[in-house]
Amino acid sequence: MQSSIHLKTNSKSLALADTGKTGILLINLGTPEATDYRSMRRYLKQFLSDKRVVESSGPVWWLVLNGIILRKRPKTSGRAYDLIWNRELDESPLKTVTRSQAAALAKMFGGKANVVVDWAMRYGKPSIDDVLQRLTDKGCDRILLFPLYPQYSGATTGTALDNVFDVLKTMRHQPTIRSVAPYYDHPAHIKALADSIRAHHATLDWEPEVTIASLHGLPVDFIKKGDPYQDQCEATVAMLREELGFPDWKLLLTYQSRSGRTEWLTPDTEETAVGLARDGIKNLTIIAPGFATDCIETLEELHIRAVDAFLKAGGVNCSVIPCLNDSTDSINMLKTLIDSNLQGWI
Ligand SMILES: C=CC1=C(C)c2cc3[nH]c(cc4nc(cc5[nH]c(cc1n2)c(C)c5CCC(=O)O)C(CCC(=O)O)=C4C)c(C)c3C=C
Ligand SMILES: [Fe+2]
Ligand SMILES: [Fe+2]
Repeated sequence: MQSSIHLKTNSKSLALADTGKTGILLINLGTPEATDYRSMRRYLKQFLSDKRVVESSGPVWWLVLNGIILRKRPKTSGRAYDLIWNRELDESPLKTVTRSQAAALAKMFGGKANVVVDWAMRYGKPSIDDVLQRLTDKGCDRILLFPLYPQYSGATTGTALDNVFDVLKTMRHQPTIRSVAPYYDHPAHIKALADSIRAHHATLDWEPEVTIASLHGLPVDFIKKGDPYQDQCEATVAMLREELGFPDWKLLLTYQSRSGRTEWLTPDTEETAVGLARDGIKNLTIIAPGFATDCIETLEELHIRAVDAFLKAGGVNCSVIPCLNDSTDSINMLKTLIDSNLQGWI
């Protein structure tokens, strides 16, 4: 019995008898609390002040961010979120699905009282800070971090891990940490994506001529400075083509969500869709193999805007394949990745 020995964590004390649990922390990108101007502004300010996302700094950037971007952008982004908002739960779909992924994984760990699955957002709530505290309060002295991004970028995985270590800096008794590696090339991931394409195509009463694999864009400068994101995106799409037996032209890699004046990765998703329609392609599908979870970038930018642009340019049929989300295939794949990272822990 060691219950009398107490170690200090942040402000609370943790009895040794309560330790020995493993926490699994799913980390996703973020979400505003609501779509009104103030909530959107708060969310975007946190997001766009992150030096891993926007590297500009100094008084000029401060003026641009506060004087221009944070005046207009909350309104336009709020309108976009309004189109996809989960009204039943009054939250963004990204939050709904991330919670559901965590719940499904917790269920898979079923009877194991020594495993706790939780989820957090890099921007907005539940914050990484709060959830790490919750896990340590529950007695998790080992935590497996799982940033839900198949391809690594400093702007996504990097900043999520930075945030975790910023929180650990404040703890006297830090939990032991592991993190799941980027899984852009994991056979279980490629298989789950390929199966989702096959299954979706089988539901259509038309034959897709081309499929676009749309990944989130990134400034070219980030890549030049060493971010491996583009290589990992290219690897995912090359492996998908191989798994599906598609030639290059049948599964095209494009990048979406370009913003600002700097040069971003190309070709652009919407421009490619329009170009295909103008070249006579009538039937198109789009998949987003960089997003583990449907979000504004897929539900608004692809399902609404890209489809619309393709149809207006002369296309006839266009359908977006859902992200892997909380599908059985997805949860099995995530569980495979988690299991291989938990070796020796449980
Ligand atoms: C302007 C800089 C941005 C970079 C660089 C960037 C990279 C990047 N983002 C994702 C994934 C997601 N981004 C999402 C929303 C979003 N992204 C930016 C800006 C950059 N992203 C903004 C301002 C926003 C907010 C919404 C908006 O105003 O458009 C989301 C969706 C969140 C949701 O709640 O649905 C995801 C997911 C990746 C993968 C990436 C680079 C690799
Ligand atoms: Fe983004
Ligand atoms: Fe974006």
